Amino acid sequence: MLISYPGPLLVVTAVEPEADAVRAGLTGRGGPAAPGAPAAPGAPAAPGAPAAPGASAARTDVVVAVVGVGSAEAAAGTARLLALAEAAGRRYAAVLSVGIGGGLPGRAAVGDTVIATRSVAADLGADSPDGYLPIERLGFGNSTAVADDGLSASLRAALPGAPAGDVLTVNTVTGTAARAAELAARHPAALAEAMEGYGVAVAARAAGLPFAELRTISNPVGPRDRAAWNLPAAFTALTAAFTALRTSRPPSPR
Ligand SMILES: O=C(O)c1cccc(C(=O)CC[C@H]2O[C@@H](n3cnc4c(=O)[nH]cnc43)[C@H](O)[C@@H]2O)c1
Repeated sequence: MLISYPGPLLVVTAVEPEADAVRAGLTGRGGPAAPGAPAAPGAPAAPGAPAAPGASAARTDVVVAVVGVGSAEAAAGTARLLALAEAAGRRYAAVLSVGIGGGLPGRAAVGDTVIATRSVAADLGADSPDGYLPIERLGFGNSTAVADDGLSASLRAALPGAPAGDVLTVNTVTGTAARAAELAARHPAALAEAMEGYGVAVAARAAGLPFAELRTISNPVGPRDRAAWNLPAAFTALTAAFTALRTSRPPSPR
């Protein structure tokens, strides 16, 4: 595994199918192989990692847990898992928010994998006659969670084809071309939107842990169109991403 920390990595998803797709990549069972990846070894033994209620471990150094849809569920669920581990005398080494997301037009396409350099709460602020004011303009904190350098570098090394950029966290899924254009203009570095990353980041930050976010694209951000959704493509990409993470090796020391 390319990601190597002195302790288990907590991977949080919003829903069970996302967690299943991640576990398929981590175990080599039931998912597609990453292009060019070596054949999957046998399934790893049951882990001794710090699983908490609601969490299941896919291998000794990764725990995959489902925390619910939306930033509030994600923050509360992640904080609970971190606190339960801590109370049991165990500590996660880092937290990864993972799942499907919408791709901003021309920036990320269905089936792509996107690595967040920052997870940005894109609707945490105030509206005004002069336009949107992010929470920092109100003096109440920061709408941007910067991904941990080491964790992001590991993700980029394992997934060299995956673009890196901002991933927006929204409370309302974008459903019009006008809103998509507004978000794209306001966030020139944004590639995708989803609903959990910023919440997970807040929980990780409160626990003093490194954080990063990874999304695979299930739909374009724009006018609501359920027919444009491609969940299989996004879940297949999730499994491929975690197959690549499992099978990649850090560069050997010189
Ligand atoms: O009914 C709809 O129109 C609709 C449109 C987009 C997403 C949903 C969901 O209920 C899924 C939310 C779930 O999936 C992630 N996700 C996937 N695509 C997007 C998106 O374009 N914008 C925001 N979130 C997205 C999200 O992280 C949630 O976990 C329904």
